[in-house]
Amino acid sequence: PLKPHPQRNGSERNPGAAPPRLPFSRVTREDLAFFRTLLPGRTITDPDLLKSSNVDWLKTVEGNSEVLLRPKTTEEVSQILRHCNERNLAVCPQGGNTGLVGGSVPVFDEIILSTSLMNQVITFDNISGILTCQAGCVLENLSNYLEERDFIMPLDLGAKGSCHIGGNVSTNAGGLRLLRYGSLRGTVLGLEVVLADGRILNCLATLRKDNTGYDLKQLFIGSEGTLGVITAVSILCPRKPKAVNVAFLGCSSFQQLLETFQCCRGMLGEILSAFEFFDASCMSLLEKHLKLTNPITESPFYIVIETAGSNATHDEEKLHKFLEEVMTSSLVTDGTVATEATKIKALWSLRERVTEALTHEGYTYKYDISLPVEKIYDLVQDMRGHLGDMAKNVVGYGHVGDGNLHLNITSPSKDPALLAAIEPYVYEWTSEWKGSISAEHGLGLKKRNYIYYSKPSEAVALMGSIKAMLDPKGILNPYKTLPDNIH
Ligand SMILES: O=C(O)CC[C@@H](O)C(=O)O
Ligand SMILES: [Zn+2]
Repeated sequence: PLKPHPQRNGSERNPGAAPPRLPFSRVTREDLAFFRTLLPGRTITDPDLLKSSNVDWLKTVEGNSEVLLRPKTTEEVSQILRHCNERNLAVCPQGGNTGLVGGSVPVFDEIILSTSLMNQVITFDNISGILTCQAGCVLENLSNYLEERDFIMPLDLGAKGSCHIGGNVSTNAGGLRLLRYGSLRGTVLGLEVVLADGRILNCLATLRKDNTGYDLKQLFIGSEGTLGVITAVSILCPRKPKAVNVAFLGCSSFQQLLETFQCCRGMLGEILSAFEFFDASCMSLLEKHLKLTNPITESPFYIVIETAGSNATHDEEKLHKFLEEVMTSSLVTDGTVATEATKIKALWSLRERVTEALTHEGYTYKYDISLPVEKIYDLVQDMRGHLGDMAKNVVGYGHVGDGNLHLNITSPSKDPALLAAIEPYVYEWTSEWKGSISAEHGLGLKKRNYIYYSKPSEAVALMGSIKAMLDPKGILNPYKTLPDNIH
């Protein structure tokens, strides 16, 4: 049995819901005139055009902003923020708006500052592999740009077709390649950021090594636009691998899946580039809603393993030895391998489209948890027992290699009783095992008040001081990341 958490008690209102509006100014005719002069044709006030920017991808958080600004340059972002800071106008920075925690949409009438027209590559050095680009470049466009030059982005995720690199960096998005190339905290070498008062902070270094003073860019990575607006990014890109293989495998227990992971690390070593999983419930939803077909025999667990290396023969030999080992030892019950691009894509889409399949089930309660890897599926099973038939589906999938579980719980529609049964139970469970309640998606609006389950109050208080120093009026992405009350 778990102890109740000291910061929570059952009588409080839903801590993921919106707090009351803070006393920011309202946009006036004079403000609009200023924006229209600065951004002619790029100051959007038509409610129809604003609709999709006011609501998140999951359609669970909706604001009512009346102004969407689409700057093209850092200088324009600087002028916007200087004006908003002077006028005490709240701003919601927005990239591709693919976030899952309500971090990228206004909560009330915050001005939406979109990076969608800041989509230019600035430089690419094909010796060092360092790319410098504006924040609004779409991840997939950057991937295509680099692939033509024999490089790749160090991150890849399901939302690649819409998400912006600036948003990826602001949320420190993880994704499918983190196991191999590490987090953005390591691959981002420099940032240009506009601070709340309009000052431009040019830390756009392109150096692998740079120990001169505090590493300020880290403050903006993962802080969800609450400390500054990222306008450009320098990022270290790996060479495009000459050989890529994907194996799609079935396992009959999570224990066997973990043993397969251990074996895989040992036998594939440096060519392993992803180790992902999803459970049988995810597979049913992929079949039911997206009409995807399971390429192997039905199993309780499915694994996607990717190898990426420089020598096809060497990689295939390693992969086949590994597959032989896990098949003969019965760790894996069935499997298929792809080397050809379209088949690789088809296998990957099974894993990448789980989130999309879930949206067809009604309302989804989403949890993005880091735990010791051997514990990740215990949480799913425990939750199934705990919720009984209150939930329509309790599914688990995610990044085994990173100890990151995506626990998703669906119900036909929003259900406060179900929510009360899930939270804070899920956070207490996570905290008990010293996990993180926000592994790679951020805290946004939905998780901000649960921060104490993963961070001591001294750390949260220091975050509050940093916020107060960089954004004294609190105009940048209010109601996000930090809790309503810092204690
Ligand atoms: O929807 C989710 O919970 C996870 C989304 C994404 O991080 C993934 O790994 O597919
Ligand atoms: Zn993920």
